[in-house]
Amino acid sequence: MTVKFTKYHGLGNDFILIDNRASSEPSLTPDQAIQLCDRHFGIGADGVIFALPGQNGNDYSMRIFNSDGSEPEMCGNGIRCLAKFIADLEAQDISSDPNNITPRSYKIHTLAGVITPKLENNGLVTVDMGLPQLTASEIPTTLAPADQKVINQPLDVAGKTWLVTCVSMGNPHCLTFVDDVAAISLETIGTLFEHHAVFPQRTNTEFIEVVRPDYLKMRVWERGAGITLACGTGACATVVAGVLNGKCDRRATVELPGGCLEIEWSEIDQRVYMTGAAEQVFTGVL
Ligand SMILES: N[C@@H](CCC[C@H](N)C(=O)O)C(=O)O
Repeated sequence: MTVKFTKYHGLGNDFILIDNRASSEPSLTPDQAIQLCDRHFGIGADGVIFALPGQNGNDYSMRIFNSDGSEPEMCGNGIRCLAKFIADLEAQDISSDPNNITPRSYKIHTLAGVITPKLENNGLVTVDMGLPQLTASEIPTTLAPADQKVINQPLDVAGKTWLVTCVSMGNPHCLTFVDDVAAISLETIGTLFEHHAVFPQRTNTEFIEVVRPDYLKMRVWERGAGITLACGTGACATVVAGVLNGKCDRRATVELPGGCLEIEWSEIDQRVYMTGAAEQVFTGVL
């Protein structure tokens, strides 16, 4: 079997992109994704993303496997990479200069609904990430009754009580504010949050330090991928949690180990908008 791929990253959150436009089923299995994501025996990545044909009038569909083979509903950094990948594929299709892409947006069907990334003139990608979901049943978590929000609730992990806020950006996030993100032992406690019994579909976990109301530092443990250099849905959830806890502005910069994302939770339409980079690394053939 021969499979062409392109490696992209969004702030060091890296993905193997597959042109899957000829079929509505991913051309690789979750087990193959695990092998390809391996950083020693494979290509190395946090996940594999498939560009599939659109559904219900949307331009394209996105499916993604985490590096552990599980399938998340959405990926913020991944969908910025997908937008660049699609623009490159379309440019190749019409044999034009790939650097001369007209700024445009795509309606992408995902397991979390329709998400709209837009390629900006400056090379960045802005994504309409949709409405955050806040009730316990939407996260999902058993930390509160189904129809209630989880804001600043105690959660015991590793012998300590953490005050957590839960937000779904299509995928689940558990967020906690700390004095110093650098002091958090992510490698030890991340997995304990991910697999905590109160999260029936596991969770992504973000540790946030408020530097200023418009500038937050965040480190993430991702469900299905562990420590990553950045998480787009996690950065969006960070600002939503910050606003819900009265700790940040609705528009803020989120600094992650791999770089910064600009996030806005719009007061006008209540949707979350994310702007950041997406870069091609290399192409190859399996
Ligand atoms: N890195 C992503 C999130 C990828 C999915 C996540 N690991 C999950 O299982 O929910 C992002 O940039 O949002």
